[in-house]
Amino acid sequence: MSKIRVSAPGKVILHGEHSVVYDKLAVAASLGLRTRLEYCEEGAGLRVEFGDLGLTQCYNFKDVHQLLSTQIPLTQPTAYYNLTHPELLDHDKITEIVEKFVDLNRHEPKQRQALVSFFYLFFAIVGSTDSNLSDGFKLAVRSDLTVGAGTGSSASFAVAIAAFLLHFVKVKKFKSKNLYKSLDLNVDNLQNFDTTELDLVSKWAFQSERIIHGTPSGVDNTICTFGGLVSFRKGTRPQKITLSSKITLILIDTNTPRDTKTLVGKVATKRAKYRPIIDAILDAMDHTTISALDYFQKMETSDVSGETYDALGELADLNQNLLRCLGVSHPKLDQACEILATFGLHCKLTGAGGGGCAICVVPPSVKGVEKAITELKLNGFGAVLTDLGGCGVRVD
Ligand SMILES: Nc1ncnc2c1ncn2[C@@H]1O[C@H](COP(=O)(O)OP(=O)(O)OP(=O)(O)O)[C@@H](O)[C@H]1O
Ligand SMILES: C[C@@](O)(CCO)CC(=O)[O-]
Repeated sequence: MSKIRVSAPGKVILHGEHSVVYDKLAVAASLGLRTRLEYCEEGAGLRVEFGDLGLTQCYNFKDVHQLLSTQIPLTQPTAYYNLTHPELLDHDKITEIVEKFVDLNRHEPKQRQALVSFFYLFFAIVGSTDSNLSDGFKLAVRSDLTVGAGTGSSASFAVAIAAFLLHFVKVKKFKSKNLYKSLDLNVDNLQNFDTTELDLVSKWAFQSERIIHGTPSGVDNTICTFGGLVSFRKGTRPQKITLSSKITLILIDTNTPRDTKTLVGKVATKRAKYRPIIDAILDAMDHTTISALDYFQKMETSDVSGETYDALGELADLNQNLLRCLGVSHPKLDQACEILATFGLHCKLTGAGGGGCAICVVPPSVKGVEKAITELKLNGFGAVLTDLGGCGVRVD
């Protein structure tokens, strides 16, 4: 085994960004755009290449072995832990250890977040096993997604890493170290991930999202792991929606960078100051998503009528206005909505907002979509047509 390839999709949130952090419903779907990770054995030591961040970094095995031999900080006795129990990690202490290892001063913020996320997962997963890394290897990550634009680049990255590490432990047949609980992985299935393994990948990716987002809801890691179209509410199992016909949308990129953690923090600050007002907005968002879900569920069984698309358009407008009230829109997002309105189309931001991407569901009956796309591009936007619901994480 000299190569492993794993990929995970990006995502769009159709309804429920921000409100999902406060236990409201979200509906999200995977995209055809993916993050790809390639592992190959070469050289000496560990070489990390995060091409989208312009980062290549080499670590010698002496330092890597020292990290992996450090006891993993846990909230329970060591005998309860193995890599199937990420919920037992002492998150802050592990982050501290990894931040020291990564030498934060040498990197810019995006690179830091990515390296800390990667080594967090590497330390807590591989460090719990009897791994005896002796052959040098390279890990290269590349994504079709714009980094930091609301299409789940961080979750897609985290899911690809978590899935790779789980697969790596299986392929290498590593066991738990003696001090940890014994490990019973299904090493006969190396083609893909079963549902239990997907649950585990999603849980590990959630830990990584805690580093990048602070207080993630879990919707992004869920959809980037399982793929398809799902409804999601924190603390409950995600429900899959199987459409009888495809949904096409325009994915609009404002080319305005922003940072999810800052935007989630902005909403939290506003809520602390104006609790009843913000809670009323979040409740309204919940109702918007519940109504939209109703229409998506109709699409499971019957042919989609013009009325369904009209309602989905109105709900998109409603939610965009509610998101604007939360303070997470941006003049470029508002401009995209205005341009598309002149073509009779409805648009809303997707993900954390503040720039990044917007989406516009395209009813099959609408003519002139190409003209709308041209107009967006003339105004400096990126715009592509894409279908919802690419497959989840997989071994390629
Ligand atoms: N392809 C990638 N390679 C390395 N790191 C990545 C990659 N994609 C994302 N990241 C990490 O994720 C961070 C971006 O996360 P952020 O949550 O702000 O954006 P997003 O996931 O695209 O947006 P949203 O959460 O709203 O969907 C980057 O700063 C980087 O650390
Ligand atoms: C803004 C947010 O709701 C979606 C980011 O894609 C944050 C989250 O759910 O963790």
